[in-house]
Amino acid sequence: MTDQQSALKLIVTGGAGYVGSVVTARLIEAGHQVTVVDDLSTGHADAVHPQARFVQGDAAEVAADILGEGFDGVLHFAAKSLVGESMTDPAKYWEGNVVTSLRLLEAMQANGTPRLVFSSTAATYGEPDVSPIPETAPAQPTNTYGASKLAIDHAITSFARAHGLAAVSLRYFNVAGAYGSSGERHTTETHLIPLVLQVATGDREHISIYGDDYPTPDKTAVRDYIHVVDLADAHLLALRHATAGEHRIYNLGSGTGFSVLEVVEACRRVTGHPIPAVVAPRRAGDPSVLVASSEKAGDELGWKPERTDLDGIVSDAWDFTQSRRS
Ligand SMILES: NC(=O)c1ccc[n+]([C@@H]2O[C@H](COP(=O)([O-])OP(=O)(O)OC[C@H]3O[C@@H](n4cnc5c(N)ncnc54)[C@H](O)[C@@H]3O)[C@@H](O)[C@H]2O)c1
Ligand SMILES: O=c1ccn([C@@H]2O[C@H](COP(=O)(O)OP(=O)(O)O[C@H]3O[C@H](CO)[C@@H](O)[C@H](O)[C@H]3O)[C@@H](O)[C@H]2O)c(=O)[nH]1
Repeated sequence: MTDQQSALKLIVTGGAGYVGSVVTARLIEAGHQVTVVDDLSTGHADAVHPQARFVQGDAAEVAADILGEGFDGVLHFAAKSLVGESMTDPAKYWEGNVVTSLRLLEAMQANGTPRLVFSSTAATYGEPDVSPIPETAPAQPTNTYGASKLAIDHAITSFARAHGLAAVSLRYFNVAGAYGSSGERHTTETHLIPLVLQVATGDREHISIYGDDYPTPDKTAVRDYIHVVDLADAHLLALRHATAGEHRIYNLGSGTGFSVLEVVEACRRVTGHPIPAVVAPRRAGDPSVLVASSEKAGDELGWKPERTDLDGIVSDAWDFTQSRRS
């Protein structure tokens, strides 16, 4: 055991996806017993950790079937998470995120499952008035995806109060990097770093820079890129610190903002590829700057991101990208 906690029997919903597969690997390495539940709507069967039990199906339906076996907790990653799609097909997000999570909470309550760690998002804050963003910032999501995650956060708060659930929501900023054979391979990819790396592999001619008229030093948008392994480790700490009857919410970022141009430059350095970039219009709804204050996670969970070097994050993503092609 690396996290000084006794072995737990856990369900990981969405464990065939990017973040869920990395967290599953870290949980198993720490000695926990993991059942992955995933419908493979955006995940990959070969991303499920070989030492995890895998049940294919809807997170809420499968949980209702198996929670009676007696689990110590659920880590809930399964979700729809494409911001653009959430604006054109909102029902998919209210159904797939909110309704599914509510059914999962009900199944947990019915079976007395004590702990929940939920993947929330920086998108719950919308366009912030303050930077870095603390958890006390107003939650005013600008898209349906963020609104659906905020609604789930509210539902979790009421289940914790009413039924004694020990719950933690982790609001991720921009997750990046990889962990060995686990990395980002969304079929519909919208995230900056994997898209830039597709230029280096020759799968894309250039990267479009969405907007060069932002009020930032180099006029491109700034984001807080957090290494997926640092993020995964916060989940282990959250499990350990979850307290019955409380719903705690933590922002997770590395605390440093990097602009789109800085990310492209890092990708050029790491890959040695010139990576042509073309300025394109702003993407609708993109805030200028999103940087986390993770002070609360530091103070209360003892979490400290260790892989904050941008070239290191890109380098891990690049190693993963190349390993998938060889
Ligand atoms: N990647 C990021 O930058 C980021 C940032 C903030 C929050 N998040 C949140 O983190 C979580 C994981 O994100 P990801 O990037 O790994 O996404 P992903 O699409 O790679 O993983 C999601 C997984 O959930 C599965 N799934 C979806 N709906 C399901 C359902 N109803 N039942 C069972 N399985 C289902 C998918 O098949 C997939 O394997 C999501 O909740 C997302 O909203 C991600
Ligand atoms: O081809 C591209 C893709 C992205 N960007 C820009 O790069 C930045 C990062 O974009 P992206 O990687 O798509 O992440 P975000 O839009 O910041 O959203 C991510 O990070 C949020 C938290 O900050 C999460 O809530 C979301 O789920 C997750 O998709 C943004 O300024 C984009 O406009 C480009 O310029 N060109």
